[in-house]
Amino acid sequence: MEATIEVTGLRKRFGSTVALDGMTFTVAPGKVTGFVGPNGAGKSTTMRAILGLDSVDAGHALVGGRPYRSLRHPLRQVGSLLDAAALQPSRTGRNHLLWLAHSQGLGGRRVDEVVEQVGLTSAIRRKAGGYSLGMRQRLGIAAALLGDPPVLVLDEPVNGMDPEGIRWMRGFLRSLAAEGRAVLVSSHLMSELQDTADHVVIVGRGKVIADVGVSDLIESASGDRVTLRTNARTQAVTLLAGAGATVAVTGPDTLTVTGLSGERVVALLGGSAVPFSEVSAHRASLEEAYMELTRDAVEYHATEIQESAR
Ligand SMILES: Nc1ncnc2c1ncn2[C@@H]1O[C@H](COP(=O)(O)OP(=O)(O)OP(=O)(O)O)[C@@H](O)[C@H]1O
Repeated sequence: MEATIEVTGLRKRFGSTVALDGMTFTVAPGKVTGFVGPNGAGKSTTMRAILGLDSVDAGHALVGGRPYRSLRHPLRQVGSLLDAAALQPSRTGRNHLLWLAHSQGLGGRRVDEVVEQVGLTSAIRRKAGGYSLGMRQRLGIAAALLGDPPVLVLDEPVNGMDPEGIRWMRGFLRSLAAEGRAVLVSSHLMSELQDTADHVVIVGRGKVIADVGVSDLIESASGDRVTLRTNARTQAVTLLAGAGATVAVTGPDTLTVTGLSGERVVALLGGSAVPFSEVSAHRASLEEAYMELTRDAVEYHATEIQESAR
């Protein structure tokens, strides 16, 4: 089966609430695709539609070219984690997985493999009711992997994880994508996807705001800005502003310079004997890039509102 997800023109209302308003994007194999947007943007509803759990008013979602409900062995084709908290608390983690494995015609050996993959071996014979949220997330990922599916749909998998767990999850998701799987991961925090996602689909109010590669997004948000570290801040500001740059003070000994290349900044400082300890091209964080993108969307909405109020 082809490892892809195609979402086309999904529309869904809950009473007067528009949850999905023409949601359209694709998820490619071999990549982690981040699915990001604020609370209520429609991420979970889209994932539920992909997994055939929610009907939609219009549009369609295909996994490997077919609707989920028509897949012959769905759990061998798509693994999902929607709500890690949904567990039978009196059952051990291992029994939870065995029960799921048996329903798919798989045995205990496969359970042991996925438990080891997610690093839960030492806790797997304990009752799941005593698991932390981070451990439940690991158990949920193990369950998603049982059928060794080429497509993974994970709703907020790092929710409740400690920094060590988040670091583990980042590496793990990347390794699953490196095996050629299509991995769709939602988050309401762009920063959670830093160092994980290759591609991001940014959503708001039930539709896609941006569908872009992470490196392109960061490059365009980084602009032609240069970070300068100097203990002669006043001299540097006067010199660089005089050469036509826009200079912002961003720390006690840090300036952000826009409008001059790094080479030109070095040449100007050197020529006037202004001391500095670092000149580097500014690299925006994923969070900054997100703010920049969504700011435009917010301004656009504000203009729309003002105009409609006239
Ligand atoms: N079962 C439901 N009944 C009524 N409204 C719903 C239902 N499910 C979702 N909604 C509404 O649809 C909109 C989209 O919700 P959804 O849960 O898909 O967003 P989300 O992006 O996943 O948000 P979050 O990050 O909070 O999980 C929200 O306004 C939500 O309140």
